[in-house]
Amino acid sequence: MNGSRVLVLNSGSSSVKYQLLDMADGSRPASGIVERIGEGPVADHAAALKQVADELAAKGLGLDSPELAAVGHRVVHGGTRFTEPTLITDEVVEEIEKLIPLAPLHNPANVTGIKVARSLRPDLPQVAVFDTAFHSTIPEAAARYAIDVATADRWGVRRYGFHGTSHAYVSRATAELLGREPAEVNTIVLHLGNGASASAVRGGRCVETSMGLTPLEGLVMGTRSGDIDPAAIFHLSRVGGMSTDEIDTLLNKRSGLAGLCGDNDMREIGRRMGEGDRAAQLAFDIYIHRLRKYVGAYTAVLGRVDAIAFTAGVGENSAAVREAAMRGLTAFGIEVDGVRNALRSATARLISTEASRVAVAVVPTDEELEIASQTYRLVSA
Ligand SMILES: Nc1ncnc2c1ncn2[C@@H]1O[C@H](COP(=O)(O)OP(=O)(O)O)[C@@H](O)[C@H]1O
Ligand SMILES: CC(=O)OP(=O)(O)O
Ligand SMILES: [Mg+2]
Repeated sequence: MNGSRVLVLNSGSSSVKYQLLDMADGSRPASGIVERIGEGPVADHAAALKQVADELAAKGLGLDSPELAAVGHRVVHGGTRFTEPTLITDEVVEEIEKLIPLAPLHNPANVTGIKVARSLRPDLPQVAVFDTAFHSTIPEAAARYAIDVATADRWGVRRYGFHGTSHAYVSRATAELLGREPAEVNTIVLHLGNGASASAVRGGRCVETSMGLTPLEGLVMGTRSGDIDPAAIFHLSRVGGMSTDEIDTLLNKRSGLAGLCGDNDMREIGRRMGEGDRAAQLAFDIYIHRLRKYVGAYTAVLGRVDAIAFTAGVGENSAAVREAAMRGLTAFGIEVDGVRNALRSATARLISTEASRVAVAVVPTDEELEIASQTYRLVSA
């Protein structure tokens, strides 16, 4: 291996984010995002990746650069097979493709990213870093759904969990903020972005998470429902006459905050609440109610909670969400300081009071750094 740079590709359902990281000096020579794939001039993910390659080339940092050591790809679903960062081969791509039915919004985009990058630089090592990997330590009692065992095993129906790269990074960074070893700390991580998930991390190992077979279960999200009674699906089908695909689209794209009030962006919801908008207020209240239920549940799962970490777009930026989620929990040893909570900063910080037994923190996630580090470690080994 020659270079010290890693290109990280995070292909989402409608966007491709990229970052070029130099592992020798910690610098990030390039980063960017191609959005609204499929809506306008960017027809599909292949076109988006071509644009990424062109943007990098225009900066003299193209994929042909000899300084490039590897490409690291975020892959959302790794099933039961992939629990570690994995060097990509034809066979690995085939396995990732087989998992598409379990992550139809995410894995196809990840596969396209891998194929385009491999076609541009067939000689370069490419590594897949899986969202599910960090959750592979979840005990069976939490990972198994209470359904017929043979059916569940035959079809791979179990809790996999997602956003694992973020939960791993943030739980470690939280321990660091507290000046303690990850092995000593029990943390509840609240990853609140467009997709949202909670995890319970005991001594650095994940023991429970809110997303399940797919990234649909758990918290209220931007456009996804999170938890509902599964019988609602039978009802919508039998009585409502909806097809499976229609219900899939309903729960993944027309639900969550967007389904409740028409907006999926917490900034817009905050603005509308300020104007007394009742639908926005109710959407916010439902979002917070669900979040608090998970905090309570994970407190019971962990027994002793040392820290609660807020991360991702909403978690890092919305003081209102953090305040509402943590309000009135002094009996749990949780007390947020209003002034600290209202401050803004790009680095990890505490927002709890001195008296709070549980440290409450805002910890910016860095999935790109985590993917680059895991990729570089694998290719330099
Ligand atoms: N200043 C802000 N205040 C409140 N919410 C914000 C702010 N900035 C971003 N957000 C929220 O963060 C979301 C995006 O989070 P992000 O983690 O970037 O999502 P993703 O990685 O899933 O695209 C937005 O949809 C919005 O709800
Ligand atoms: C897995 C998942 O939900 O990812 P995102 O939040 O990027 O949509
Ligand atoms: Mg994200």
